[in-house]
Amino acid sequence: MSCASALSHARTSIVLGRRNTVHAHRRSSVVSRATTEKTSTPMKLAFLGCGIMGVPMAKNLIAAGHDVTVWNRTESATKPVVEAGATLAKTASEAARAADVVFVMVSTPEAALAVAHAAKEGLSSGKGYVDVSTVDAGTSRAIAEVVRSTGAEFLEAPVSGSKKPAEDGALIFLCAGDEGLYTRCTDPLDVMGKAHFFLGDVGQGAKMKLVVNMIMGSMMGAFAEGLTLADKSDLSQETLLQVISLGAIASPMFALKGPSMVAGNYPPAFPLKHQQKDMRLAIALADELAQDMPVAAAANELYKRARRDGCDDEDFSAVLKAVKK
Ligand SMILES: NC(=O)C1=CN([C@@H]2O[C@H](COP(=O)(O)OP(=O)(O)OC[C@H]3O[C@@H](n4cnc5c(N)ncnc54)[C@H](OP(=O)(O)O)[C@@H]3O)[C@@H](O)[C@H]2O)C=CC1
Ligand SMILES: O=CCCC(=O)O
Repeated sequence: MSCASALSHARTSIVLGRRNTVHAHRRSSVVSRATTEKTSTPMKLAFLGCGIMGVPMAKNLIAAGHDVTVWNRTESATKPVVEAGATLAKTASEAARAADVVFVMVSTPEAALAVAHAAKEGLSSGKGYVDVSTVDAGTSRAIAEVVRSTGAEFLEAPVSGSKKPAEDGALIFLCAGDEGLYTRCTDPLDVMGKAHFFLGDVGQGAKMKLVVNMIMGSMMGAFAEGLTLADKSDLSQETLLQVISLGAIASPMFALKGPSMVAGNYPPAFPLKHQQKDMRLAIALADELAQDMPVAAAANELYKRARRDGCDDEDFSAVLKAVKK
């Protein structure tokens, strides 16, 4: 077990975790995993949603020794998780009944709310429901209401990080809601992620996630325009990637996606339809707050065009195709 050390910001409370560094700032706190150690106290968990993200997340929970019951709307998608050792449930409520804490990772706000209603019958006092899908704050509050009406606790915990971080247990969880449940979930969050923040009341995690993805979507739009402009200017795109990698705008995202974009490949890690959903939800949040977002709004138009052109299930970097057009 590694030693935990304390870091502090001004006027912060400091908590030393079992194997973590914990530092708090105002109403939010962040926990960063200080080790790759995967020890855990086995918990009875359910995992609902076996898409690109759900499968590796559930498999990591199983690999860490948790007892996982799995459900997915389309049963065939549960196969890799069942093969890894999960118990298959026929319905969301059956999965929820079998577990102490339920994790949910589905596509859209509508899907997340539908799953909460479907799981409701299996929830009761003493249980926890953690929705890690990317949704808007209003939907998250609606899910919280459904969950809490059963006596169960609710945590929203959308994630930053894509398919590879999900496989590597290196996601970043943006949590808000019932703090007792957050504390109870320390081990599963450590298994699936490299850091977790607690941001306060339900909605704050959802909003943080939308802000981050709005920035990411705008960055990708600008990157796609840069690659296209370089090409049309008789500049090598590979050289552009090298220049970017050495300067102030270097980013893991450009380094990861750039070479495949130059090659015209867009294997789906983060589907473009989900990025456009997140741009739409972030813009709606800005609308509520009467904030101008001209850059994000322009980027959103590119994603909408790419969707119309059939790029829904390609990686969001396929926005390059809309720019080129
Ligand atoms: N991919 C990524 O890099 C990241 C994605 N996210 C977010 O995580 C969530 C999941 O993403 P990802 O795994 O990529 O998505 P996928 O499109 O791969 O999977 C979507 C999942 O949602 C399920 N689903 C869709 N509609 C319903 C419904 N009405 N009822 C029940 N289940 C439904 C699907 O079930 P079925 O198999 O039956 O269709 C599937 O399990 C999204 O909110 C996304 O924005 C967050 C961070 C990174
Ligand atoms: O919501 C998707 C996030 C993808 C990422 O953080 O790389």
